[in-house]
Amino acid sequence: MTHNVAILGASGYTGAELVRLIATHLDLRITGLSGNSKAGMAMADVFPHLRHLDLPRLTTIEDMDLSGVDLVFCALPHATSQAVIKDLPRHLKIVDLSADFRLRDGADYEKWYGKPHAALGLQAEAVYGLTEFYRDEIRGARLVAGTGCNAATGQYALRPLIAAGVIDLDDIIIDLLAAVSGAGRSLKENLLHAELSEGAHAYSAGGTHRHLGEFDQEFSLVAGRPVQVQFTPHLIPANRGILATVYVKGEAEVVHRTLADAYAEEPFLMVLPLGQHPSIKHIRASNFCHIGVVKDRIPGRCQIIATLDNLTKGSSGQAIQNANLMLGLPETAGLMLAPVFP
Ligand SMILES: NC(=O)C1=CN([C@@H]2O[C@H](COP(=O)(O)OP(=O)(O)OC[C@H]3O[C@@H](n4cnc5c(N)ncnc54)[C@H](OP(=O)(O)O)[C@@H]3O)[C@@H](O)[C@H]2O)C=CC1
Ligand SMILES: CC(=O)N[C@@H](CCC(=O)OP(=O)(O)O)C(=O)O
Repeated sequence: MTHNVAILGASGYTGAELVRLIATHLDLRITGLSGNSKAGMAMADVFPHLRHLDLPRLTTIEDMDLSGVDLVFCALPHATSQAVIKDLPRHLKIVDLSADFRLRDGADYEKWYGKPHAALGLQAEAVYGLTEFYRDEIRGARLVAGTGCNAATGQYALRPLIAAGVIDLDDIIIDLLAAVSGAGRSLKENLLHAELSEGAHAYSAGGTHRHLGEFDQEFSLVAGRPVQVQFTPHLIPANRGILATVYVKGEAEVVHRTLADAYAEEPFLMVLPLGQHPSIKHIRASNFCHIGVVKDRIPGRCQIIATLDNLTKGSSGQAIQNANLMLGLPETAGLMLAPVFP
């Protein structure tokens, strides 16, 4: 059975990625696309790489007919998302890609996002969208909160290790490289080519990145006690992709076996042989996450290196994986595209 879907924020990067992926998804049909400044335009004029597709024209959200729609992907900025979602008709299933419904606690949201949440009831109803760890809840959910892309990468590297108690929970460092499309499509000075190319810099240093809210929430839940990690992202002059090197105190062989066992049946999470480590180039434009474990020269320490594409497994691919579960479709439908290489 084909399900009608609409994409709010289709003129942004994650919106365009949703369209690209849904184009080959046999069970989903796009019936509505929204833009804000681009409302009224044809998708092909905003994104010429999608010219071959027969797509609805971009409209405002207000002008969209949602009566025949089963599920909405909401790819809007933080804060805009909660304001829009709280007024959507109740018959709709919603996969939100923003940060608005990831944190369970209103006080945590205010701490990391600097203002009170405008839809606390919905925040309590939302299911955290890290598919592999919330499958059953996602199947029955009306509203799923897509994870941060950095937050997903760090959690894939660490969750099974925290659950199994095979690493020191008070000695975890996540050092992460993030490509520029993670910042969205709007113009920002520090993202200009002349200021970004041939360079690299840390941002939100000193434990201030808002994805720490997700790490704190999820790792503490898994451990059954508060866990705080050190995390610094670095902006790199690449278009898409995230690569995290995670420093832990634990035996490499045990860490590797724990991850390999945890993900043995996962279609999208690939654990490399012990000693090998992954590259952003090997997951590009795909829904796969590659994870490697390498032993450190200091006894009893090792690194976990994980990579995924922020626009696919880190947002739009994850969103479709969750939508598949919510609609009773095979979880991998439309998502088994091989990475683009080189
Ligand atoms: N980029 C990434 O790698 C990831 C992004 N996310 C999250 O997904 C969401 C979308 O991100 P991304 O696609 O990168 O963002 P973009 O900035 O590329 O796109 C934002 C979209 O929202 C629309 N929009 C902006 N303001 C309004 C408004 N006031 N009312 C209605 N529509 C509006 C824009 O329309 P228009 O362009 O027509 O003005 C555009 O379609 C964000 O919440 C982001 O944090 C999550 C994980 C990863
Ligand atoms: C390069 C860059 O700026 N990346 C973004 C990650 C985007 C993401 O995961 O999304 P949310 O904004 O939805 O949390 C960042 O680190 O803030």
